[in-house]
Amino acid sequence: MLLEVSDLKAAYGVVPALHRVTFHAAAGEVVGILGHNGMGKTTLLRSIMGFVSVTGGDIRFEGRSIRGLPVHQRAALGIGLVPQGREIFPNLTVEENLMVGVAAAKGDIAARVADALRMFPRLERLMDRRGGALSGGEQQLLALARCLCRQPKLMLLDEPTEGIQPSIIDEIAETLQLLAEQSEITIVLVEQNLDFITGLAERVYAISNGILDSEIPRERLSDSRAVSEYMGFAA
Ligand SMILES: Nc1ncnc2c1ncn2[C@@H]1O[C@H](COP(=O)(O)OP(=O)(O)OP(=O)(O)O)[C@@H](O)[C@H]1O
Repeated sequence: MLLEVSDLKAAYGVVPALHRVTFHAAAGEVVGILGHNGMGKTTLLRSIMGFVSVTGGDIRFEGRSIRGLPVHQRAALGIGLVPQGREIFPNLTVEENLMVGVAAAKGDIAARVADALRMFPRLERLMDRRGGALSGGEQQLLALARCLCRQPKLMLLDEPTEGIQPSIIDEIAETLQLLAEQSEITIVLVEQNLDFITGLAERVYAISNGILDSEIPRERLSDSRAVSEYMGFAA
């Protein structure tokens, strides 16, 4: 199993944010985690990346516990986070933003960037534009491309559709679909957007009040009432 998260707990000071999180992702899989605002989605991804220290449970990557590793070692193992809000450098160009993403990588950096860009024709036309002058959707594509330049095995995507126009949400979905089909990369995606998640993910979990332990059966995903119940809001 590529990623196994078991009985994970995390807190901000004394305030718990994750109570019990158990899920897995196999190599090459796209796994979706559905949850409303404040339910712990961002905390979960940041815990896997190592930005939030956990207080219980375990995170195993390729069979080995990474719970005690710092962020850079997790990144070196092949874990990449595309953060909520995208964190593009507004004063750097698209090309410079991509270069920053791979600055610490070994090997041919220009080749890595060129390779990642094949999936992002829209960005290829915007290489000289400043990050701050891109639309939200274009910034999201840039954040995805920047993560991809590091050639991760696992990409953690934090609400890629948040605040983005519907037309470009479709383009992001198509790009991720291509990525899932044409590469071995595993994607763990947290979202509130049910349509986006069901369009992409092979398996979907729900997180509610820091608890994630149930997978939503595929056949129930088209039943909005059932999904609401899984998300902790019984209709
Ligand atoms: N830096 C922080 N310090 C203290 N509490 C925090 C911090 N970040 C998040 N929290 C709290 O932890 C809980 C989970 O927040 P988290 O951001 O993980 O949720 P989320 O599902 O990603 O929501 P959103 O979609 O609004 O980002 C919330 O109660 C939130 O207020």
